[in-house]
Amino acid sequence: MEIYKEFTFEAAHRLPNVPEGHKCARLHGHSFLVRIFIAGDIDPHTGWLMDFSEVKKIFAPIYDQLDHHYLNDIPGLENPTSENLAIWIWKQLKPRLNALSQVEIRETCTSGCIYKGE
Ligand SMILES: Nc1nc2c(c(=O)[nH]1)N=C([C@H](O)[C@H](O)COP(=O)(O)OP(=O)(O)OP(=O)(O)O)CN2
Ligand SMILES: [Zn+2]
Repeated sequence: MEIYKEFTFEAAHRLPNVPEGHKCARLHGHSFLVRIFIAGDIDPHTGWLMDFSEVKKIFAPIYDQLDHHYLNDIPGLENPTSENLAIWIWKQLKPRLNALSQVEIRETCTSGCIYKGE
């Protein structure tokens, strides 16, 4: 079984390594969507794999580093593509949430990525 908890945050970024003239070299912002997926077995007593509110509590200190921040200023996010953001969240979260199975990022309504730890 796999469950997920969804978060949204607002942040600014620019992409420093895009080709000259690329629109994403300019400072701009997104309402980012993050989905945290957890895999495991259902506890027969609670009927759930993990309390969604527990996921929220564990993700909170990571979320606070991102929401209303300039992502390029965050150590490890100097090139804040969706891909690098997914990997960055995974590295922060996996030690605190061993059952983490996927991190999904949506940068716009039409663009995003999924990272499964490799
Ligand atoms: N593989 C990636 N490509 C791009 C990334 C990224 O993180 N990974 N990021 C960007 C920009 O940040 C950009 O803001 C989002 O790109 P794009 O989807 O092109 O945005 P649009 O709003 O123009 O999308 P449309 O729905 O096509 O209008 C660029 N590429
Ligand atoms: Zn962008």
